[in-house]
Amino acid sequence: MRVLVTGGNGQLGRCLQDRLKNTSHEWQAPDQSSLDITNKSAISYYFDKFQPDVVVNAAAYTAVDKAESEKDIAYLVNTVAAGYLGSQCKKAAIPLIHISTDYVFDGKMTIPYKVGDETNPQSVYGTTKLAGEKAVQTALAEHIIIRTSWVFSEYGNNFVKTMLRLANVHPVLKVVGDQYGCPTYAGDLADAILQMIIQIQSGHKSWGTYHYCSDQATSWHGFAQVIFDEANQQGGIENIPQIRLINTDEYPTIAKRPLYSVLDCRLIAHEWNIKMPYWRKSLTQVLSILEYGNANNK
Ligand SMILES: NC(=O)C1=CN([C@@H]2O[C@H](COP(=O)(O)OP(=O)(O)OC[C@H]3O[C@@H](n4cnc5c(N)ncnc54)[C@H](OP(=O)(O)O)[C@@H]3O)[C@@H](O)[C@H]2O)C=CC1
Ligand SMILES: Cc1cn([C@H]2C[C@H](O)[C@@H](COP(=O)(O)OP(=O)(O)O[C@H]3O[C@@H](C)C(=O)[C@@H](O)[C@H]3O)O2)c(=O)[nH]c1=O
Repeated sequence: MRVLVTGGNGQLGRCLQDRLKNTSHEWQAPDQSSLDITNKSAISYYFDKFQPDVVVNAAAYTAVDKAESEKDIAYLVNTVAAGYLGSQCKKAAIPLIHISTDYVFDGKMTIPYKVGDETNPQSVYGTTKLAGEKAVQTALAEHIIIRTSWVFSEYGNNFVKTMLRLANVHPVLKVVGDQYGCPTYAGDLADAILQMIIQIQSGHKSWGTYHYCSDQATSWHGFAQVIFDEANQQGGIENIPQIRLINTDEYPTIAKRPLYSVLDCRLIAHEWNIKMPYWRKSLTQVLSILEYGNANNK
């Protein structure tokens, strides 16, 4: 398969590249400067040049708070450009694998969200991502939309690296304990996507929307505790902060986050035979790659 990954410099983009290197697929993963997905003619040119058999859209505007004041750019990247990719895939008669988010939900449920549950995003980021899903659905039937959550990795910006960085400067970290979700390692998501591509190659066609996140829900506070427990066990962290549990109203943010965004992943497990790994195991690997306090150096 000739695999095109957009957003090649992001967490998912880089994890996909690490894995694609060990496959027989031909692939390209341009970063934003090599393929800006908001540029329709650049997409068309790239398709003509590379002739992909499948596209994974790992590009997105992911700065949740900043999106509140940069609505236009968030909409352009997360919605309009997703539609451009969908239309170009339709024209080339190839499938598009597009990534979306748990932030399409309002967080009022108390049991894991199923794919068909009502969406009601509370932020500009969530709203533009939901509209991106609709743009992809409208553009082509041959799509897979994967909603995931709380993505971390050794690359880019994420909660794990933020916690490790803050630990170097603050002896006490206040972290919200009333927002629940499932951390997901970008490398595990990349593995799942590559498994799906192999199945697409052999004719599997279960197009539609799916949920994929790692096993076991926690709060951001719970996640932070495990990050430092694991880093401490690995013996490399100099300053172990005290993690103080707070509520959402004690940590005001520009964008509203869902209080509960645990995703029910049974559909992807059933249709694509994908297993959900436990995020703590993947976190251990990521921490060993980061070498703890050097989190900022990547
Ligand atoms: N991070 C998370 O916690 C979660 C992410 N998701 C979704 O998963 C997907 C992957 O996220 P993740 O890897 O974490 O995101 P990142 O923010 O790490 O990566 C996104 C990449 O998209 C690139 N990008 C932004 N605008 C454009 C553009 N116009 N053209 C081309 N590339 C562009 C960015 O480029 P540059 O490097 O130049 O900024 C960046 O490299 C996204 O769809 C996201 O919405 C879903 C749930 C949770
Ligand atoms: C840094 C920090 C954050 N928090 C809170 C703020 C927020 O409610 C929560 C998460 O913070 P962040 O801003 O790091 O994470 P956030 O950007 O909200 O992460 C989201 O990113 C997008 C892209 C997604 O799609 C989501 O699935 C989710 O992963 O933790 C604290 O309580 N204490 C802290 O020291």
